Amino acid sequence: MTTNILEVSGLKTYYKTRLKEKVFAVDGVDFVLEDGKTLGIAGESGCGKSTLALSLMGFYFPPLHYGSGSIQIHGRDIMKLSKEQLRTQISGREIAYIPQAAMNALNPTLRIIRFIEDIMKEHRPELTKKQVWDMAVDRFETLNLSPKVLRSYPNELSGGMKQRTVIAISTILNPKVLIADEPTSALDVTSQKAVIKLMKDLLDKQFIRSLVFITHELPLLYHVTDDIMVMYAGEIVERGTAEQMIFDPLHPYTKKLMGSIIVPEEGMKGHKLAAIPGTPPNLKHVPAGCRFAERCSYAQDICRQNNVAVQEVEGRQYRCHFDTGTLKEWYANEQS
Ligand SMILES: Nc1ncnc2c1ncn2[C@@H]1O[C@H](COP(=O)(O)OP(=O)(O)OP(=O)(O)O)[C@@H](O)[C@H]1O
Repeated sequence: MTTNILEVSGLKTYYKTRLKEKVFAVDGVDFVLEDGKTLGIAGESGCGKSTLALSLMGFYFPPLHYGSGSIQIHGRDIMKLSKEQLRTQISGREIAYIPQAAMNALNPTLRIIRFIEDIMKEHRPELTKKQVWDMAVDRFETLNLSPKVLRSYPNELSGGMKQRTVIAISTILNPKVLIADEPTSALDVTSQKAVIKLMKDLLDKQFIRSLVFITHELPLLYHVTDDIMVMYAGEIVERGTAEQMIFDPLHPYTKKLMGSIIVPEEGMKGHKLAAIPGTPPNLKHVPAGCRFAERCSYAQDICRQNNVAVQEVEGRQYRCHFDTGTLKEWYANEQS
């Protein structure tokens, strides 16, 4: 029997602006992550990916606020826990989060081992300094990271090594889920590959059980995650297997995201390269109907008027008024 490690239902979270307006950056998100599965979340900048990650961690600090819906981590509703319970029982132990640019946030005056000692002081106070050191060396060696790094200061490490170190530190307590927000952006291709290999090693060696990988580059997820969800203007617009999402997208936005790739991944040569015309709607004033209609080449009156329900077809979900036959016919005609 498969268990769900993460269950999110009807989640709405918002930023409160200085003018007291509510900007719903996560606007009715539902999804499930099964134990042992990896999930990619893709979408253009500003669609709500990072806000979703913060929300899943229960990191509600103004201006970000919880609106409604539930988040269950291994069956526990995190919204029913106190901030203290979240910090000591969930964060790092059940679910670990690597925010964007985390590698640049390491205190430059501390050696890497100190970050691990601090985590252990909080979660495994019974361990001696020597035991923590041995454990850290063992973990680094298992992950093909030089234990010498443990004695280094952050600024002595290259960008790629710093990022791998941050990931190794964040997963030291063997959390069930790792949420990594743009872990490979700002790295050269070789370092990107090393970071992805590290995350695969963490899964293979069962230091983590599931992974959520956030990126604005949809094709990057092809070799990394089992499933992919695409977000647009605070909503999930499509979810399917990585294969389906990359090679057989249903939602016109997913289709356009695939067409807008800058550096084609291996096996994806031949894709048309084009920017997606227009910009996403301002989340302060989302339009009626489909949020993508303004930029969609197939949009019709119904799209601008009626709210769009999620359709489920053979285990895939997509948020569009049109059926799969109609969409595929349009796409085929466009190619011919
Ligand atoms: N402090 C804030 N106050 C008001 N609105 C905010 C704030 N932070 C973010 N937002 C809005 O929330 C939306 C989602 O932002 P978020 O950072 O989650 O997007 P993202 O998809 O992660 O983008 P990126 O890939 O650039 O990080 C954006 O449209 C942004 O304008």
